[in-house]
Formats: sequence, C-alpha cells, structure tokens
Amino acid sequence: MLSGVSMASRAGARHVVRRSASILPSLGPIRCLAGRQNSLPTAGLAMSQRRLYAIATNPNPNPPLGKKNAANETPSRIGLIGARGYTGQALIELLNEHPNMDLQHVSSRELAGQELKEYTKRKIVYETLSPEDVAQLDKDGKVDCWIMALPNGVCKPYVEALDQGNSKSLIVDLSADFRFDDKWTYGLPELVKRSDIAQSRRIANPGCYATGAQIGLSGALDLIEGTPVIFGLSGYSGAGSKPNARNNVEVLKNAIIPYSLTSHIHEREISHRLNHQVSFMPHVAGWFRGITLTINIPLRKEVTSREITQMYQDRYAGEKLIKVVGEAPLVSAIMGRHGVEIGGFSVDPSGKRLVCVATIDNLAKGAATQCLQNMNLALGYAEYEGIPVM
Ligand SMILES: NC(=O)C1=CN([C@@H]2O[C@H](COP(=O)(O)OP(=O)(O)OC[C@H]3O[C@@H](n4cnc5c(N)ncnc54)[C@H](OP(=O)(O)O)[C@@H]3O)[C@@H](O)[C@H]2O)C=CC1
Ligand SMILES: CC(=O)N[C@@H](CCC(=O)OP(=O)(O)O)C(=O)O
Repeated sequence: MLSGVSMASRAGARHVVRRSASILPSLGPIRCLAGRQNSLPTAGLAMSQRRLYAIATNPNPNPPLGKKNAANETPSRIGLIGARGYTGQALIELLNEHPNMDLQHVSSRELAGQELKEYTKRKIVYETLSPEDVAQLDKDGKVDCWIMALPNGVCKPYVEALDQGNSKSLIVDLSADFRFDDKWTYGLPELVKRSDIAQSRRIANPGCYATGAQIGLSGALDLIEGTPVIFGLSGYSGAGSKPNARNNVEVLKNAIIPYSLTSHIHEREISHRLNHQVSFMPHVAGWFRGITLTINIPLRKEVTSREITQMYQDRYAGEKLIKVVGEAPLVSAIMGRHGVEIGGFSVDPSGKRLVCVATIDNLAKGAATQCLQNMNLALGYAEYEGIPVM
C-alpha cells in the first residue's frame, strides 16, 4: 500500500498512473460515525417509496434493518466490473474486510493478467470480461452479485446480457444509467424503504453529490417552500481516473472549477427523488476525495436553528452513517469516513431561510460504502456488516 502523500500525488498527476496496484491514497484506519440505535420499523414500511420521502420528518420512519436482515449465513460470490477505477478500488478495500463477501472476479482491460494484490482472501487475477463472459459466468452459477463500477453509458450491454440469460443474481450499478428507471430500486437506504432494497435484484446506487444533498435536504423536507439551492464542491476523484477537464491538478492548484452549473444530472436526480425542484451548482477542488455541500433552503414557516437541529437529529435517529452536528462540518474530517455529516444550521432573521452544510466522501458513502450497504441488505446480511460505523 502506498503512503497517503505518494498515492495522492500519483493519482493527482495529469496523466494518472494507471498501472499501479491501487490508485487510492491510503487514509490510514478508517474512522466512523457514531449513532444511536433505533427501534424496529413499523408503519413506515407499508408506505410507498415516494411517500416515505414526503413524510421525512421526525421520528425516523425507516430505521436500519441491522441484525433483522442477517438471515444469510453463507458467503456471496462477487464479480466486480470496472475494478481498476476509483470506486472499484474503494470497493475492493471494503470487500477484503467483509466476513461474507467472497470476491471472485475483477475486470479491467488495462490490468488484465495482473494479480489483485489488495485482496488477501484468495488469489484473483484481473480479467477482461465482456458482457458475454459475464453472462456465461452467471449462467454457470459462479456469481451471486455483480457490481458495475463503469463510466456512465457503459454498463447497459452487461445488464442486457444478464437479463437475456434471465439472471437472478443481484446487480448493483454505480453509474447514473438506471437511476431514473422504475424497474430498478434506488439504493439510498436512509431515504427509501429498506425492505424494498432487501427484496430487489436490480439496484441503482445513487450519485455522490445526490446522496449528500438528499440527506441534507430531507430533514427539512416538509418545511421547504420554493427552490433550494445547493453549492457543491468535490474532490477531483469525483471526476474518475481517466484524465479530463475536471481532474487536471495543474488547473486545480489555485482554482476551483465550476461546471454544469445548470441541469447537472444530479440536479435532475435530486429533484426527481425528492419530488421537489432544486438548483445545483457543482465545482471541483484540488483535494482528492470528499464533497462539501452548502444548502440554502427557503421555508414556509419560521423556525429557529435549535428547532431545525432537533428535527434533523430526530429524523436521522438510529442512522449509523448520518451524524447531525452543531458546527458546520469540514470536508477534511469526512475523507475516508463512511457517512454523511450535516450541521451548521443557520437561520436568517426572517426565520424562513435555512442554510446548512453536508459533507460526504464521494468514494465511500457517495459510492462504495453505499453499494456495500445495499449489497448487505439485498444479500441478507446485517446492513452495516463490513462497514466501520462505531
Ligand atoms: N468517482 C466518484 O466519486 C463516483 C463515481 N460514481 C460512478 O461510478 C462509476 C465509476 O466511477 P469511477 O470509479 O470514478 O471511474 P473510473 O474512471 O475511475 O473507472 C472506470 C472503470 O471502468 C473501466 N472501464 C472504462 N471504460 C470501460 C469500457 N468501455 N468497458 C469496460 N470497462 C471500462 C475502467 O477500467 P479499464 O479501463 O482498465 O477497463 C475502470 O476500471 C461511474 O459511473 C461514476 O459516475 C458514483 C459516485 C461517485
Ligand atoms: C467532480 C465530478 O466530476 N463529479 C462527477 C460526479 C460524480 C459521480 O460519479 O456522479 P455520478 O455517479 O452521477 O456519475 C460529476 O459531476 O459528474
């Protein structure tokens, strides 16, 4: 494993070194977000997904399934397509520590033939897997869950090949390709019905900004009147490992890069999921991983910051990956951590304008950790298994 500094500088080079064993900077032992355990779900589970969003006030209508979901005692065999990339590497790190996940296949065109050294539970060699290869492995009963960690627009042929073979395996897709498809379950466990995720075989993992923003907005959802505005600032790993205009560290040295200032796909994703139009303005910064979101929320009635803080605390009671804090959280504190922090609740003198700050690690709760949470739910393990939360 490379040191934090050398990994960051390698990953930060304009032409990213791709033949390294792992391209993620080491952050040392992953820290966790503490939370309170809640009681079991009751009426909330009978409601539709959209309705759950709509009543997103206190108390938490959709508490974690935890040990209630831990019926499966056998390991699940995992195939990871797109294993070389940032999210793929973050997943390998998590799967290596998970007691029930048995990684069997990793695909990368660039690393094909090389051994995956970061996975210590068995010997695995990177392969180039086409959609047909994946369908064949699936047909032969070799894999229980496929993770697609591919760029947007690339995974459809894989899913089609699996569907053509009537695959019963679980598929979790990290791209945006199925987030608007009603046949797929949108896997944001804190906000959709966990029992739906547990029963699903097709899960669209939410976007990184979209996860942070929805969690940041949902605590006040019933009070919103008008259009919330979200200012988002992401580390450049959010733009993937392939060199492009948004991960050029030379440009990012003394600047932040604004992009897609209207109609970013996450603006549509957040608005669609919350059933409420939002405005979202993304930017990239010169750090590697971590997103900070400053959210301006117009309210229909007057509140105090103390009341709002309490509302968020109640809304997310029992959520081990969401921490409601007093001060505005710093993005430096969330890097390498598995949850979302929300805080800095500030209300203007009218009492009807709230500003808060949410932070999230784009590669963790924004991608890999959320994927593992969804896999745990859908494969029958405790929701937080393999995720350092305490
Ligand atoms: N980075 C982030 O913060 C987040 C990313 N996501 C989403 O997750 C997905 C992966 O992102 P990320 O890991 O950053 O991306 P990367 O660019 O870092 O990695 C992409 C991976 O896909 C493989 N790949 C690329 N093109 C193809 C292709 N045509 N056929 C087969 N394999 C291909 C690459 O390996 P090789 O070229 O060796 O085959 C590599 O393993 C994206 O859809 C992204 O939108 C979601 C949330 C956060
Ligand atoms: C900094 C940066 O470029 N971030 C990416 C978002 C990260 C991501 O992967 O989002 P999806 O999963 O929705 O693709 C972007 O704005 O497209």
